[in-house]
Amino acid sequence: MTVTQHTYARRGVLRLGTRRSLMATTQSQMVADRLTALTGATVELVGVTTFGDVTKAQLSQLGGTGVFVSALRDKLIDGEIDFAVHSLKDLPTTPDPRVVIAAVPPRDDPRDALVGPGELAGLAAGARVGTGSPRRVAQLRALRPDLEYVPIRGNADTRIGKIASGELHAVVLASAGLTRIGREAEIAEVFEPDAMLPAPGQGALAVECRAGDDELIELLGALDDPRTRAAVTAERTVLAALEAGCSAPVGAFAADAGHILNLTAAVVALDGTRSVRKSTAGDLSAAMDLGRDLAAAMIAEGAGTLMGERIH
Ligand SMILES: NCc1[nH]cc(CCC(=O)O)c1CC(=O)O
Repeated sequence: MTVTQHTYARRGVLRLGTRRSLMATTQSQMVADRLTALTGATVELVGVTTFGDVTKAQLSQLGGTGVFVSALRDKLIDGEIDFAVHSLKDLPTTPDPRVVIAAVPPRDDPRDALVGPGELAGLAAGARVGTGSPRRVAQLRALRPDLEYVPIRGNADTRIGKIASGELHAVVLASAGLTRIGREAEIAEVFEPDAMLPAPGQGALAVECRAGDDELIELLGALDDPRTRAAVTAERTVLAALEAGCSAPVGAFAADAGHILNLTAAVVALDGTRSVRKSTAGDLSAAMDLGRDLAAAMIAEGAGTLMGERIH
């Protein structure tokens, strides 16, 4: 560590590129502070305005497909920034050979949360619940088929604002995101994974830098939590093996107990009436095999057909 720090100091201040949203700057600052505490490195946040941030309406539609991610990657490759922090669940499962995930820090709360006047079970029939995610809508419909699910876009503040304006009764968002923007006090219910399976990688971050930037890869490695990395690897391998995108109604969550991963994944029909849900367990070191095998078992039980239905 000392050696790395010493060599790296020749480059001076490390530039951490971040989108300008509150959630992005908060999680980037968390990572910067942790890196400084662990290694003594000096980190400067560099705000990056992405295409998505400029064209708001279209952006939110593209948000899940990696536009933010590619904008930051382009800045990395151009050498304008040295590293970047992404929400892991927003990363496409196809690797980009130009970059490496140098660290996956310890995960925050992976669960989904409801912001509203009370728990889901207590909402009046017909209540309007906002969420833009097919995974959440499908699982919410299974719990409360009698509510109205309204597709919403925009950042978390905008979404929560629709409750105060009377447009919606409640919204469902990631607990980790709500906490990062300081809105955790407004959470009325946190869903356990058996009721609502989180998105693969939810609550975790990815710290990325240029492939071949070996000194920095080693320095950033101080932030890595191998257990979180194994868990999200298993989850994302399910997603990749199902050939599902980030907008598919697919949930996956791996809980680690010692050196064992307990992996559960589900594909849910959009109307919430049917699902293929399977669990498996195995060693942390076999995370990728676990994910691949579970996806194969799900496909054998019709997961592909369920996902295909959303096209019609
Ligand atoms: N797609 C947007 C996004 N990307 C990451 C988070 C939340 C934080 C996280 O999962 O790490 C969110 C918002 C949400 O789903 O409520």
